[in-house]
Amino acid sequence: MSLTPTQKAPLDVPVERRALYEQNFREMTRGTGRIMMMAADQKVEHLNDDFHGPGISEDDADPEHLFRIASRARIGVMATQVGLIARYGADYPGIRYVAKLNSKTHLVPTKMSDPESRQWLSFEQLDLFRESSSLPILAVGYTIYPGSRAEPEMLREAARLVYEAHQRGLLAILWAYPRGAAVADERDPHLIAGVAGLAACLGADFVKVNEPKAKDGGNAAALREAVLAAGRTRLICAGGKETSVPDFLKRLHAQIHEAGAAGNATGRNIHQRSLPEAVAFCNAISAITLEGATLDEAVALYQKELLAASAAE
Ligand SMILES: O=P(O)(O)OC[C@H]1O[C@](O)(COP(=O)(O)O)[C@@H](O)[C@@H]1O
Repeated sequence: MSLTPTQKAPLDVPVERRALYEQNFREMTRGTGRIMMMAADQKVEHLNDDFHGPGISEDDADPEHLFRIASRARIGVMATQVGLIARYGADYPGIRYVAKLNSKTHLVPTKMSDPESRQWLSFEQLDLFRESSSLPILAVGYTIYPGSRAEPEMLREAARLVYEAHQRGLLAILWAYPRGAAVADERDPHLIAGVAGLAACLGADFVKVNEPKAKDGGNAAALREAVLAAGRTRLICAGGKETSVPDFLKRLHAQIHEAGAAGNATGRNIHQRSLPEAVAFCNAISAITLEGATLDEAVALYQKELLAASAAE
């Protein structure tokens, strides 16, 4: 498959690494230019709140649930911390990984103390791990909190992280969440467009934002400003709290086909379901994201796969 101008390696990828970068891009997006990313970094970000409690499947109590889903479902990549990849990766060599290099817990309320999340491992350490594990780590991930008092350090770290990733032929995904005492409304569409453009200036290949709140013209119109601001940096949205399958798929379909988003990055909505439900749900998300399915086709696929799974039990 030949790459479009927006899919080609940026100029901070050395010439001898451009083929590797483009191969990693194709693998992450399964040759479609869009990404289906399973966000599996919440065991740090939200501690056990997302994994145990009312409405959450008991399957989710065990971290291996994340790997079981990602290995059985059609996804592009799974994003999580290197420690978890090291612990389970030997049994799941077929998963394509994004190494999430910073994370923080939610214990300190952000209104009291502006959020700060710093890189855990250096690139030299990541290189050693990639070599010793032989796992397909195709990209790195990093969260920035524009508006926080820690913004200067985090932007500097993010710019260097993107540069270092590109030097190695890896891709870089930035989670960009405006947050802190100076931020009045994290979901303001204009502000989210602003941080999408900021991620483009940091050189990110993909930027992950929270879906902005709707403005006149609806949710897709609100998101469109951010897609345009991101330019050649491809924009994806976080999945948010668990919702019904048809509601989630409807929202995703509009993000991609009306607003122009380049895929999705979904966490809780996937892993809080039982294994068969989570796998069927991932496949329905991928049908929309990667295979151009309509909303009705994706919902029907989910139902069919669930029926097949319960018949097989
Ligand atoms: O906005 P918060 O509470 O910091 O959540 C951050 C978490 O949300 C995500 O960005 C998306 O996850 P969800 O799909 O569950 O919303 C995770 O990758 C991350 O751990």
